[in-house]
Amino acid sequence: MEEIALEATGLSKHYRRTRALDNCTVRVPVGRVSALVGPNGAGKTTLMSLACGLRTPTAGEVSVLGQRPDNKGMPDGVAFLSQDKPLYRGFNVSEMLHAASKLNSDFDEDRARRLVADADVPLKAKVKTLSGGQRTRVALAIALGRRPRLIILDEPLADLDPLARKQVMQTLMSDVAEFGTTVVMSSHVLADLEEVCDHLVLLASGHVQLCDEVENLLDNHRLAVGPGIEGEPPFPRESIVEASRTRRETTLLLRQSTDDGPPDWDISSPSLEELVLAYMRTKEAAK
Ligand SMILES: Nc1ncnc2c1ncn2[C@@H]1O[C@H](COP(=O)(O)OP(=O)(O)OP(=O)(O)O)[C@@H](O)[C@H]1O
Repeated sequence: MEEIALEATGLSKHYRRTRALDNCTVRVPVGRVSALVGPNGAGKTTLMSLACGLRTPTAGEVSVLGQRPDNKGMPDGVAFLSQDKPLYRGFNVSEMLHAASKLNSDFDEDRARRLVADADVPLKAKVKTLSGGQRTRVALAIALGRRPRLIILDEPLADLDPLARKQVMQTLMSDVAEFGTTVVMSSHVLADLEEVCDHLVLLASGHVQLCDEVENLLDNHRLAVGPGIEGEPPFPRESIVEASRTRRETTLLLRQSTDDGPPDWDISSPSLEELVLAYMRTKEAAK
């Protein structure tokens, strides 16, 4: 049976009246690079915090690498890069790496120093003087220095320029290739994820909209472009995820795994971005 890196079953987290997560079931197999996507407030940070034991569920269960997280620290083999990247502001980068190595028994300080050097962050620079992007690179070096089997990253690309985004993704991918690390990463930059992710979790308003291998998702959906007709499109209503119309053209995202359709319709495979945006728009429209 396939090993599961992150599993949530019937997971809910409510903050007073807000249902940040509601009865969510998620499975990310070991070895995947999983994109956790969804609009602002969808529940992505909440899901990651529950997986790392930083918050406790209101209902349901979550496990990472077969362990139930608790409030006694990060589960074994798991590293988390949070949005606020907690680093000691008064330390310089070298001291920060040294502190990380003292706090983590198996810490690979050489690797962390190499990653910081690759990012051109000076070892002597004080953490408080670093730019947001440089702080991300240092925090990522520390997270990977812990040699995690599962790394969970909350919007790691947010502060980065396009070149740095590519470099961070390359760093992660070389870790995946070398050590088989599982990556779960939230981001709003779908174009960056499309190249590297082989698994996707889409959350919207605290619900799981999609959770599957990217290949399966793409195989099981089609984009259909046809005439700008009035009335019902010539496809089963239950297969239509989203429909948009102009006077000249109708565009449908279909839950369909073949290229079958009427001759005046053009059927093609959607990009991951088209697929995700269509699901996000339907959820928005249903609010
Ligand atoms: N500590 C908290 N107290 C009350 N409500 C909270 C708390 N943390 C999150 N929420 C609410 O829970 C919902 C989900 O928030 P969460 O931060 O998990 O979303 P997100 O998908 O990570 O959003 P973003 O993309 O904007 O970072 C939001 O409505 C948010 O306002």
